[in-house]
Amino acid sequence: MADDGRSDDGYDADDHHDPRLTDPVHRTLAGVLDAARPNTDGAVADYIPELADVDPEPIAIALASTRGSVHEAGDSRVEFTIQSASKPFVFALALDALGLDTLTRHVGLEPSGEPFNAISLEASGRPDNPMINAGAIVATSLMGGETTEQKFREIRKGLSRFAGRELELDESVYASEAATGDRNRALAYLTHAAGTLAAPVDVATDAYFRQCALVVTTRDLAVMAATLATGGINPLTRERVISADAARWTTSMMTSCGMYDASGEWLLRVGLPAKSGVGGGIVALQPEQFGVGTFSPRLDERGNSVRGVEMLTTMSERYGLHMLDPRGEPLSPIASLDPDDGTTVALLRGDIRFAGMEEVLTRLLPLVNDDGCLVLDFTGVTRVGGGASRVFRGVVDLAGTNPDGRARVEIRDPDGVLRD
Ligand SMILES: NC(=O)CC[C@H](N)C(=O)O
Repeated sequence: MADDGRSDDGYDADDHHDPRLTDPVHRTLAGVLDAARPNTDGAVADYIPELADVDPEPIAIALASTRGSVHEAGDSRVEFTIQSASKPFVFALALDALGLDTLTRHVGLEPSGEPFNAISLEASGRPDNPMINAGAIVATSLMGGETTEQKFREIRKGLSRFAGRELELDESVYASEAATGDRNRALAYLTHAAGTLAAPVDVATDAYFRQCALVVTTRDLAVMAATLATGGINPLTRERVISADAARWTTSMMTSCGMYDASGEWLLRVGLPAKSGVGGGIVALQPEQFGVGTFSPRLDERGNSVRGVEMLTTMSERYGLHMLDPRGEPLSPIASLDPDDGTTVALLRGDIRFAGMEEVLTRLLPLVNDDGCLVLDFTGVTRVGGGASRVFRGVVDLAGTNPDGRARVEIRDPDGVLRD
């Protein structure tokens, strides 16, 4: 359902607005969903007994923009357990609290190329990365508090801030995994023996099993992912959940390791940082643009949702969302150049990052001379990258002043797009 409660095909007879115009993104998502709906390949996870009983049929996709609007199609309010889609968010919280140096003493940053539950430790005893179970249990062990209850409280609080609402625990899925999770306990014992687990085995695994049994909707996953896409600010609540560094580092790990031993092909084909869970959810994002959640419980042999993978692949291909897609040569950031009585005003435009800054300065600095002033007018600029801002500001000092004391380069920035 879309945000405003319309039905799936998007039309409400009482609503006189044409739904194709009021929510064009809903149609986009519904089209992607409809293309995947007939696919019944795969099977629900059954190694956690409670998951064997879930309804395999629901299918949903939701997208939250970094500007704070949410679009949904299909069964996007159906609840399911987050499972491994929790891993990037717990890693992000641990990173935010402890920093990268501390984290990397406990867990590696390299893709393992192995299944999620592999007995996968480097020679040093660190799990390969925080997206596989071994590394995720270590990340959970690093969360604040001594007891399972304290750690889980921190996890639940943190994940709820990512989602923008209070998340609840599915007690029966938790109990079911706790009763059967010996392989995860084995991973915890190995990391404990190696000195990389930061809590007793039962505390770490019990908090991890509860973390995996938190209940979300597809919509929640979209908002959580969007909170990474903004660089750590929940776009609905506007709350800063983690630092921009923690968001970037987490997104990096999702890019290299999020889809387990399918991560390389996923990056090539879909090109969006992502993380799947055996509950059938997948979170994915395009930095600065949007977060997306998908849900469909039947999994492929690697534990990734079959229809979720299909929906994200279709969406990326159809709408050109691969994050490494070359976007073509942009218009020049120099909109016009107006020489006027010794003063040359360069009207700049658009989003100026490294290449735009390089073009502006390479073309315009040769115009700097002793008799006049070059004005860089940022009025039409929508954003300047942090590094580019620094270079622009440095140029004012570098160019110095004319014999009459006037600055040779001036910056006009009425909207304050240059960063400090
Ligand atoms: N890939 C997953 O979602 C695995 C999570 C699950 N709780 C486990 O540890 O086995």
